[in-house]
Amino acid sequence: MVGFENLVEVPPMRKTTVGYDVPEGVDIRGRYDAEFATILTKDALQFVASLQRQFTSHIKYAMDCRKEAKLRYNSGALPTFDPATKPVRDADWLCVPPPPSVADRRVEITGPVERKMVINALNSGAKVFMADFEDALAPNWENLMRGHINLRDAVRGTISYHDKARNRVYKLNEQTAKLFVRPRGWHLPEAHVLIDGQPAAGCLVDFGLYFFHNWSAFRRNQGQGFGPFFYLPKMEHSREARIWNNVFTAAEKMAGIENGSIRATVLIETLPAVFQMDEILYELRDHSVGLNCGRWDYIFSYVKTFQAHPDRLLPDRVLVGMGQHFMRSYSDLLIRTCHRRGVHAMGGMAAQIPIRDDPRANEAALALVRKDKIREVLAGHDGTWAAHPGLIPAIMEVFDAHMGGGPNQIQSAKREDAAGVAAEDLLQTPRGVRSMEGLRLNTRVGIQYVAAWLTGSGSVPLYNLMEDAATAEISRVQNWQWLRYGVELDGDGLGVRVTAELFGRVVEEEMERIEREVGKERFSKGMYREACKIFARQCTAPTLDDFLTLDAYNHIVVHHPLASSRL
Ligand SMILES: CC(=O)SCCNC(=O)CCNC(=O)[C@H](O)C(C)(C)COP(=O)(O)OP(=O)(O)OC[C@H]1O[C@@H](n2cnc3c(N)ncnc32)[C@H](O)[C@@H]1OP(=O)(O)O
Ligand SMILES: O=CC(=O)O
Ligand SMILES: [Mg+2]
Repeated sequence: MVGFENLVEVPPMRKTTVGYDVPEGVDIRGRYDAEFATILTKDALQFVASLQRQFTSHIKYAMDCRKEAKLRYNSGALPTFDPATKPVRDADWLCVPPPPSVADRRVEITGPVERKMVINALNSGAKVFMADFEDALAPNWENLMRGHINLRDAVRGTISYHDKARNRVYKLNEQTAKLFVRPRGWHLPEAHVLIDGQPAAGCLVDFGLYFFHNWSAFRRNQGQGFGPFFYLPKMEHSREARIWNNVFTAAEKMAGIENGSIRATVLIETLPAVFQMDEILYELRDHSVGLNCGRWDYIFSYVKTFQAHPDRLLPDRVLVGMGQHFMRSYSDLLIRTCHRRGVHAMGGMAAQIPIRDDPRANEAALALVRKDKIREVLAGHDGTWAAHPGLIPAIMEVFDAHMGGGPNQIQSAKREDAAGVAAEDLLQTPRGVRSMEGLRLNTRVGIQYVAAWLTGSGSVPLYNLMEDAATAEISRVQNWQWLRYGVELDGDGLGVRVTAELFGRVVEEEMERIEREVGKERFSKGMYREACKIFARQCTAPTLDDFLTLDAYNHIVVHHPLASSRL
């Protein structure tokens, strides 16, 4: 896998691993646990290894193409529609129709694969639960393995959880949300699973283990004969969708189920991918169940793609919302593209979450969520995301009120008016000011998020908003961009330029503020100093790191026997 060899020092492969019964060429370097062994069975690992061996060279090629595209953008090129695939965009073709069990997806809840949250999400009243191995999960070994155990028990309907502190037992309701699983992106390795001496692709481990253990029970209990269902993150090009399509076909063959059983919604959450939506759907036309506006990673990707374009600097993070022309254009074109191809056009995540101790602030947060969802449903989206169960009634109400009687708007909101959305619309620089408070908030949020991630939490509430890997990325790359170009902070009338010296002072002051806010004890027990080092290094790096979590991943890899992690 490209780049993965740089991540962890991998000692020579041993033929067998203490505890786990592994097939030839597979080595498990994560902690042994008898429960984990029920997931890491020899047959399941054999399946993961066969996917890895089949697709490694394809993944490497796709990652090399990403690097080449980056070089082009860094030399001044702009992403645009590919003339070579115009026939795909112009031709009339359809994806397979949505499976009946997920025709109605008006509200989808998302969350990490943590046991109590899995039960709460499935019971939440949402139509779909997206169980997340990506933005919302810190992929340490314990989280990953427990996540697979939780999903296996959820699919079989046997999952339960005893909250001893509150003496409360959690069990599934009669009626539950339909489960989608989001594996990690192509870029993330799984350093605890070595295949032929190399770390496996994280997404193939996530997909392979989940599919192997659950395809049959899922189709019986959840999918009404279809499935399993997936969300696919962070792709940049249709060639990456083709790999997923081939992975699905290989998995269906292994299971002996018909082609098109597996269904996936692709997140359009990178700037290059917005120019590839038809092409991505075309590659996955037998397995598609739509596209989703992954707005937070999309904003991150805008900065990353234009890292060498000082004429395209972002304003304060809080000002880059769906009202900006480039964001509205992206949502409009996504709806038009999906409905033309007969599949769902899903909306994205409003970051507000309920504020328990302040009813007025809570009402204001809910009003913002409602406004965002009204915009989405009126634009033609078929459903949207909720970060928290407390938001579901309000969001459901909005979609019920505006979506007409049908389960979706695929046939009723064709959005032909969006056919004219052009590259300039999709690239238009967002408007707004840059402020010292923006720099401070990015720093405060970025450090606290990394500190949480290092200690096992991939999604956290910060300043009454949901923060996860995608939102934290915006804070990081925005700081990097402002430092790189020495931008003037004009938003609060200060007119100061962002320099390394100013940033150093901001980091120090924000660390003091974090310590005051979380309290001395929690601060000293947490990983704030380590997080600060990682975040500050990335913000000041001469060249922009591709992903915050790639560097940070080294800090959560714990190889067993304990020896080889770089911690
Ligand atoms: C950019 C993107 O990729 S968006 C998608 C990825 N991000 C996510 O999925 C974030 C999902 N949301 C969350 O993780 C959480 O809501 C947070 C971290 C933001 C806030 O969590 P908390 O501070 O625990 O919320 P809070 O204390 O209000 O929770 C109240 C209850 O709701 C539950 N809950 C909160 N969010 C969720 C969720 N998303 N799914 C299931 N249950 C949830 C809690 O477990 C808790 O349950 P309990 O009363 O039985 O103990
Ligand atoms: O995954 C969703 C996003 O907004 O990023
Ligand atoms: Mg994302």
